[in-house]
Amino acid sequence: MRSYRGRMGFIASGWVGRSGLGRKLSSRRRPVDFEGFPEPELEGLPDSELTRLRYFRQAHSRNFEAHVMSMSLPHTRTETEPIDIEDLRPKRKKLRRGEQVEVNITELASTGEGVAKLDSGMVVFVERGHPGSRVVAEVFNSRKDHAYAKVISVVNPSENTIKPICKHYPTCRGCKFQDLKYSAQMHEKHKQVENLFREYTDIPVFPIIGSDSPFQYRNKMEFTYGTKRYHPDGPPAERPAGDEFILGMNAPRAWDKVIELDECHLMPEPGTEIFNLARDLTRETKFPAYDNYAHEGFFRNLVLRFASNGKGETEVMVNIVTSFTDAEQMLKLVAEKLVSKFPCIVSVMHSMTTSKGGSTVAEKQVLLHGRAYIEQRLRGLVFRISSSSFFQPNPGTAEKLYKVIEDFAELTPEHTVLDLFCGTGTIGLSLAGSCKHVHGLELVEAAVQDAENNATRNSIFNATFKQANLDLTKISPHELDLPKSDVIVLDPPRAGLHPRLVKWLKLTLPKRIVYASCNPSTQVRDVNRLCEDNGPYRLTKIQPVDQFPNTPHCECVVALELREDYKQPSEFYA
Ligand SMILES: C[S@@+](CC[C@H](N)C(=O)[O-])C[C@H]1O[C@@H](n2cnc3c(N)ncnc32)[C@H](O)[C@@H]1O
Repeated sequence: MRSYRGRMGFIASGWVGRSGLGRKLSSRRRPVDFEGFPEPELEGLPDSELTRLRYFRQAHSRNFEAHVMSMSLPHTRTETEPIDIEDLRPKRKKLRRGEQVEVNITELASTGEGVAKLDSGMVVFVERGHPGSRVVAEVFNSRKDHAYAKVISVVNPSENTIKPICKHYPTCRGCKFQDLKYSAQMHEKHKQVENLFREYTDIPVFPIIGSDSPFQYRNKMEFTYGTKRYHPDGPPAERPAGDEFILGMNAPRAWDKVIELDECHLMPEPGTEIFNLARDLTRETKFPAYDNYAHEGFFRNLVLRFASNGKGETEVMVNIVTSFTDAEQMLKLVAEKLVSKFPCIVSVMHSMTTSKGGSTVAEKQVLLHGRAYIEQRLRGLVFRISSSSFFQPNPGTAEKLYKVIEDFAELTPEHTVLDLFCGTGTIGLSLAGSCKHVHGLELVEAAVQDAENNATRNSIFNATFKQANLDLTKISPHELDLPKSDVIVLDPPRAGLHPRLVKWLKLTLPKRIVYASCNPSTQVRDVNRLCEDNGPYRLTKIQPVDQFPNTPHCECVVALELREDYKQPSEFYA
């Protein structure tokens, strides 16, 4: 890994639009006195100009290097051509809100917008802008060095543009890329991972592994009830709270409104039919939908989970999330009607919450029908999933992802594995056959219970699981009493690893770390923390996996090897 210090030129000379990561990290690490500024660039300038430039450097040190880098100073300048300080100011012209620009989209940002770079240096993020297209876009949000815009008209379409299959596109932002060929989506995601890692390593990124299908792959969908319908164009017809009963997706930048849906192609069948029936049955109860503005109402979310069990049959869990009200009998009737129409529904849960933040995490749960879990077959094992447990959202690519993790782990029967952020134990249990012992740690108690049941269910006796909070803000890793291990598998949530956990890894020094992440931006940050400044680890493999077709998200697995010549600094023992 290269250190940031040696790469100041790049960092200061351009805004890293793809991830924002480089900018964030570099500004934190950048020395404030600009020791690294390349004085030789100024050779040949008259003394008077040098004095002015140095003064300017002091006064504007945050931007100075960027200015000089971008203006490519003329070494041939003569005494008669004095530099105008104004020339050194950034050339970027801030775009105005409502301004229209015609731009070429060159790539996709990790947030899903098309990226266009203007001659002025300004970066424009264009909603629904496809790489390879030329569009007229209207700015709706403008910052000093970048702006956000939406497509007004397409001048030249990208050759990868296709007809979207869902009637709710583009209002529903659930699958932003469904009008972009799947091969082009994969290409862009691969490029994003390459760009992120290219800043820090020279090792090649393996070709991205794709999903078998870009649709009907998602095994969990969370829908929202609301009282105000979202209208994408024109002013919304506002109605009094509680007047409508809508089920669909949260609206972009309008948190109190809901995009009404009656089909969703991300869910496997019969997801859409279950969704429609559940909406009709809950509406018939005459209990109101929840108003996210007034914080009143009853029905809050409908969560559908799908699995393919050991016999290859579809199992569905319906979780109705509501406010606290005694409505058990009424909801049992809803559950009965759902199950009589769809026998694949093996579980109907009622979750109650007082949260004002739109969370579906329950404070109280009641089982309305069947069992409190569904079962999914993966890598020859059968896993139990309860309503609050995490499970990889695309079981088809999860098979491939776990195979990559197994390959990268290079286990022997002598190895002990620590599976951190283990969820229902899926990764650890699929590795248990190749090692001596697996220890799994996970925050959610129900997931830990699922993991223990999964070990028993699959007759695996060399795996143990423990509840632990790996957000080490308040406690030290020593208090967690983490077991010593040869290989550590990490699969954290999008925020990545807590810095104290990284420090603990640098102290405990497992032979190998396999790090899977659904957010390569935070992953690359953590990997760099483990490798930078002659750190203990060396990045050896990078494998992107597209778990989330039609969305901007991408999974990535990396392998890190303990450097043989690594000597732990003495301050670690202090
Ligand atoms: C991306 S999932 C991975 C789960 C599992 N490895 C799998 O493949 O199914 C991240 C897991 O981290 C857990 N988690 C989130 N925050 C945590 C924390 N502070 N401490 C421990 N586990 C946490 C979540 O509950 C979730 O199960």
